[in-house]
Amino acid sequence: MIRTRLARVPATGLSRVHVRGVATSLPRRLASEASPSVAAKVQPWVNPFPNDTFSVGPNNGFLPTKDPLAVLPKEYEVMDDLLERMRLVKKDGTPGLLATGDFGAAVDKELPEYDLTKVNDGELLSALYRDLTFVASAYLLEPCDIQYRKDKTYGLGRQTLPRNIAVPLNQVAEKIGQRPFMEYALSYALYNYKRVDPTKPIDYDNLELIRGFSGYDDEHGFILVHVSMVHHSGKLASASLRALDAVAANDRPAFNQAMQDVVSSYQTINGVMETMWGRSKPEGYMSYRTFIMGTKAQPMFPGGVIYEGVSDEPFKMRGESGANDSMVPLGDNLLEITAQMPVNPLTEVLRDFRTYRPRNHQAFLEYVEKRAAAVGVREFALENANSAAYYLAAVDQIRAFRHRHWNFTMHYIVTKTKHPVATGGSPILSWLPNQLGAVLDVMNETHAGIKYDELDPQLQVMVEEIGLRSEAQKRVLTRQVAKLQAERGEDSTVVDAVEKKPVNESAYA
Ligand code: HEM
Repeated sequence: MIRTRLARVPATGLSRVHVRGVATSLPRRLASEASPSVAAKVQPWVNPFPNDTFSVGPNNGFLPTKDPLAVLPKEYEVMDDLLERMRLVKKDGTPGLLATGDFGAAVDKELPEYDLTKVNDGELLSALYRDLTFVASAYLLEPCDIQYRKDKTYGLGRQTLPRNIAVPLNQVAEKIGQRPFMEYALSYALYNYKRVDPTKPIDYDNLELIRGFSGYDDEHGFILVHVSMVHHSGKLASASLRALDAVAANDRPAFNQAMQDVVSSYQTINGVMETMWGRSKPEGYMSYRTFIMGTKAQPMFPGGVIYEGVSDEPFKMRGESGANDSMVPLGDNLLEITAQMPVNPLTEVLRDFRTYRPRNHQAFLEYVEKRAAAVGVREFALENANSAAYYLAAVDQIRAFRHRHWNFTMHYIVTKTKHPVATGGSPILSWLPNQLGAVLDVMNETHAGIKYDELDPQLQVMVEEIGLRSEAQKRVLTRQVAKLQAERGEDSTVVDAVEKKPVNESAYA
């Protein structure tokens, strides 16, 4: 039986914890939930949900196994029509319901309460989940967007989700084992593309969006750059599994090769990431961002949201965020960076984010984390200068991702708004630097332990360059974050502590 993972507001309310500056490397280790065992050392990856739409594989990686279902059956045409008319600017160029502030009223009047209890087709369930989460987020956040367009504040969202959205959304969420709220993989980003030419690869120029809030090119670019990055994650997943097998078999040449393949996969992915600047401009980000905010740790929903016909208790859920992407957590877990994250409330938020993704991704990441700890990936790498160099190069790709990403955050968000929390509910000035700082610490420590005289000559220059860069970046980041935090005050660093055991939180049984 599958039970939904609902994050309800705990009776005690939220405690607020402050973390300032860039976290240092002390104290460590507590963050890892991995418990190494002999069995875990040799255990191959067995997919526990092979029939799920999101099933990790060597070809599709973290994308769905089949392209998303773009067109709903005719019986859902009212919802389809509402979603088409909803965009800030419609396909014909005229203002849509969200632009005029008429979306909520149209949903109240037109949307039937679909009975989804008998729907069992996986593809249809995924498409219904995507579309219902778009309706739900637009409904809840429409007032915030109107307010933001007036005075750059968000005010309050709608605090109740009416039953014609809440009941079917909850039904479909239960069936696919997810929360009843918009998610990065299952709705906004990775289940929201169609190929222009189905015979050609999932590359940016061959992609169209299925749903959007704004109808603007910037939202199109924002979503589809994510998709075209994740298109390259199959090679990354395969190389990661080979690295684990190589350590278990004590096969150093195979390990070194797998690490190089991990590096080249991330290089490709990071290369596509760089295209974000041109495909989705920083100036356009605020025009659609409001609609991907969550209901947890956001001032627009101080008491959570009541789902009519579902529960009398309010729900709080994190918003859509790339933090729910699986490529960086895969590297964090494989290279045992997760275990080196500082023990603090920010790292707890990282753990919480990792529960907002398809259950198959969760299982895969957990497997990699446990097995990497069991076989000792980091220790194996550090035993040999060349392996340590390849390991360092792999961690350097995680750094490159997070460093570019922090630059995105500065240019797309920090320079544009003073709102202190990101769409996923993390504090804007402390959360990302927490992880970037930890990666730089891991690199500096690794670099310091490498014996240059034992390195192959062609690796010496690479190791030296990586070491110099990570040292300099840690210094710059620490200064930059301290300055920003002093200017903005503590709100941008505050963490709403993660509810450890929300009332209705349950594992899949
Ligand atoms: C305009 C571009 C982007 C902006 C402004 C942006 C912004 C953010 C912000 C503010 C967070 C903090 C978490 C939260 O939402 O509360 C975050 C997290 C994250 N985002 Fe993005 N993002 C962008 C593009 C991307 C892309 C293309 C990816 C690729 C998959 C991505 C992956 C991630 C990841 C992995 C995290 C977690 C970071 C960590 O573990 O340290 N983001 N993003």
